Amino acid sequence: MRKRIVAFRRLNQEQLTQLRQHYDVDFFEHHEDADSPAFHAALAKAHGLITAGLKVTPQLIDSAPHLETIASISVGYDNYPLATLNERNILLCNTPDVLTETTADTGFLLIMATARRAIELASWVKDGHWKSSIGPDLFGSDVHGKTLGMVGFGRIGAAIARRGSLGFGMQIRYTMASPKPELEKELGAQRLSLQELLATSDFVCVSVPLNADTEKLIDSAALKRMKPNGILINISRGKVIDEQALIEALNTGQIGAAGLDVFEQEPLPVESPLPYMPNVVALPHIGSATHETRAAMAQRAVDNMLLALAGSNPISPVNPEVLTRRASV
Ligand SMILES: NC(=O)c1ccc[n+]([C@@H]2O[C@H](COP(=O)([O-])OP(=O)(O)OC[C@H]3O[C@@H](n4cnc5c(N)ncnc54)[C@H](O)[C@@H]3O)[C@@H](O)[C@H]2O)c1
Ligand SMILES: O=C(O)[C@H](O)CO
Repeated sequence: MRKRIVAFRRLNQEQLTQLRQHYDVDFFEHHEDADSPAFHAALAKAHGLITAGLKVTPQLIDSAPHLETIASISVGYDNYPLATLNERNILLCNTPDVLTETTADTGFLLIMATARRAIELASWVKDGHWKSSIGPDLFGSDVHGKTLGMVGFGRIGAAIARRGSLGFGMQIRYTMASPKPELEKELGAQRLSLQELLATSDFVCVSVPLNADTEKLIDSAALKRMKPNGILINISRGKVIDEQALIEALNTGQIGAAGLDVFEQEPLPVESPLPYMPNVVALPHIGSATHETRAAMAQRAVDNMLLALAGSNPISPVNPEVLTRRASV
């Protein structure tokens, strides 16, 4: 009997055909499908689950007794109950690397847009205010030559820092438990404590994964340590920043501006003041959202799934210890 895969969103016809050469595939294209009885019936029979943007709970895992592998179409895996997956020996795969450069582009877009007030001033032009050349009240601040403090200096953090250092002559600082000598050499990056980094950076850019240690890492005390004109960029996950404390810090002029791709709750609730604040650039979680990169991420998930269900090592497993345990049985 052929194994079955549930595919939830973002796969194209070619990718579905590729999977269907080997497996029976139930494809659910829309976010709302996750609430449908058909989705749950398919999951009850599935050996593989390929998904983007689905909150996978332990209960959902319980309702999928045959599940062997999940291939997430994302690098972040805070949407998955890792302890439950490990208990059940379910392999989880993600999509690192293929989205790094595109997400770093988005991070730098936020740096430029906040510093130069691009969105605010484009609206000002659209609203018909451009009657004479602008005065200092609408000037922005330089990006080149400034200090860029990276909270999270992994793949995406390093790619953002590379843009800042090599393209804009920025001084790179980072905070991490262990040093990164190769990046220190390449970019002249300086390792500091989080407190020192916050106090000395013109731009603080958050690119850590969300987990128990990083939730609300940037809280009200951290925001108070930032420079008065400091700009906070979040390309990681909304919950890494205490959003209420951030709104207060922006409202009271404690920090200069924020460029945010991610939020505590997504989609952003209509009552959130953030998109309306002149010193905020708010984007709808578009870090990796280009045609090329989203296709590459979906393809990586398909490749991971095909390898894993065939009993081979996938390209990017999150919990490879499951493979070791399976091999020893
Ligand atoms: N906005 C988007 O669309 C988008 C796109 C891709 C990834 N992301 C997010 O970005 C995250 C990072 O992706 P990546 O590929 O760079 O991952 P990565 O694992 O290469 O880098 C994360 C780095 O953060 C470091 N880190 C962890 N906890 C830390 C802490 N408390 N203080 C300082 N550093 C800490 C890790 O050691 C690691 O080096 C993902 O987990 C995801 O949540 C968002
Ligand atoms: O983690 C990721 O890959 C991005 O946030 C896309 O969802």
